Amino acid sequence: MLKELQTRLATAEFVDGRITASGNARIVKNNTQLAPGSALADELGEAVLKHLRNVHDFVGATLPQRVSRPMFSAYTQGMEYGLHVDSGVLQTRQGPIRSDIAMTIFLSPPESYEGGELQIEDIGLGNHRIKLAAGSAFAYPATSLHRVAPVTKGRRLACVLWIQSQIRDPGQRRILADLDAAANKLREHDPNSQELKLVLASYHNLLRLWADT
Ligand SMILES: O=C(O)CCC(=O)C(=O)O
Ligand SMILES: [Fe+2]
Repeated sequence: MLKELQTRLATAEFVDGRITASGNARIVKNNTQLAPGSALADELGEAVLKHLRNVHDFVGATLPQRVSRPMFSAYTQGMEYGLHVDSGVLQTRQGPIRSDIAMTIFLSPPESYEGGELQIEDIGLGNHRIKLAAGSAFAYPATSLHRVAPVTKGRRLACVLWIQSQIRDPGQRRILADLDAAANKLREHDPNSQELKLVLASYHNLLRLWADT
């Protein structure tokens, strides 16, 4: 899947990324993107979404209710995306999506470009500089101010998308993700244990209390 994305994106045509930014984000955005709605963006976006539906950590940590069409971006030397906050509600072809969680899937090997870190400034989470292996993803609360540092060499390809979670509150999401992880560990150990049943009961009862449907 990663190889296929890298190969298809290597020769694809990218357009000015400002077309999908509004307000302040538009002023600080300086990158290129696959034209949203183009056949290639749709095809690759669908492939990413199909893949993500089966990634247990993604589903467990984000509890997706709606996921935006992925965007594919390329930053070459001198490009960056200055400090911004993402729109709270995205208007998409599938209707409005509340952006609870933002996610970047890194598509270029980190040694193939310089700069281009995803920098997150969050009161709760603190400051982070993220640059991951190709194929690895980082999801963070879309409430955070963040930026993509200037690329000083090479080309940074990434796929970005937003998730409306069934659980709007990040603290509640965290509790459910921890219980889910605990249930998985218990299941490995003994799928019939009383402990597993109790953790699953708490997980589902909290989900029932908190979930938007
Ligand atoms: O490319 C990234 O890592 C994040 C891009 C971003 O912040 C955005 O598209 O809003
Ligand atoms: Fe952003």
